Amino acid sequence: MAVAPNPFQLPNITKFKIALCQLSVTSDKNQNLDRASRMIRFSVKQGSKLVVLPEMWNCPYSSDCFAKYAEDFDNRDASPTLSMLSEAACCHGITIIGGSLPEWDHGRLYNTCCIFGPDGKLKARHRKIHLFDIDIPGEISFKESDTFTAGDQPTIVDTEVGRIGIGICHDIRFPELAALYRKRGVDIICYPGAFNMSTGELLWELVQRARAIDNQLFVATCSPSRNSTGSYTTWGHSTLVGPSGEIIVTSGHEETTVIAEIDYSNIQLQRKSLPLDDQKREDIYKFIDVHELNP
Ligand SMILES: NC(=O)CCC(=O)C(=O)O
Repeated sequence: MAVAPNPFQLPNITKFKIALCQLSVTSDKNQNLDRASRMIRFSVKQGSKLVVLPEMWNCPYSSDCFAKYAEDFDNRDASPTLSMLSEAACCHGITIIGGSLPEWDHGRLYNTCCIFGPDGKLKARHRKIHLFDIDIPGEISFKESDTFTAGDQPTIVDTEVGRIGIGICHDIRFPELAALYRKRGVDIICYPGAFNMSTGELLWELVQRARAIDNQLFVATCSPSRNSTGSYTTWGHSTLVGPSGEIIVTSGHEETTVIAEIDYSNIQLQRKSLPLDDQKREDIYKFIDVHELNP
């Protein structure tokens, strides 16, 4: 992982449009790919330079589907999904945060986000660090750890549209990951996600705003649209939050592409008017950076 200097530095582009493609996921992989490809094209027509896709968008979010739909990302001939993303990024000259997909690697399955640059090259991959295991009797029971192996690396990627930190859905509940990204000079954290109907209403917006406020940076989330016929119903509500915790744009739960402008100078403004970093009392509590432990 690239180690960044701490002070905030404005990237080359400071104002640009982001698109959150809240697509409707079906059990037909080819149809999902076509739909995503059309939504990316639409986003580009609207002027977007950064496009974000949802968690598990080529596959239903269901434990019995992950292995069936998984692709080996190191063998591009066997990965129609990565080929489509790479071509789309290159042909439109944009950065794509490729949501998340089931990935096979040496007999293990991961919930993985791939990031492509405008040259179509795979810049980074983030494997979901915090797997989603939940059991609320009578409401929801889901155990990602039955099928997936957890990733063990934070992911920071330098792009033409700033320094981006990646998390996948449940990763958003862990403030330490976002704080680490903040320490490493990230401008925006993108979380492809698929929150559920039990926790979504109370928490989805709250955790996004909390991560943004704590760290005075942008937070973008992208969910699949709600499909009540499957075994897992997603909450939807893809959102962009600004560095003072303001909701810049959000969606309902239906299929849609949400587009908004990001202005990174708002990060500096917010940090200047409320210098949380200077006010921190690390003499009382110390944030331990994993790279201090494992350089
Ligand atoms: N796919 C997920 O990680 C869902 C996370 C979630 O719904 C939560 O409450 O956390």
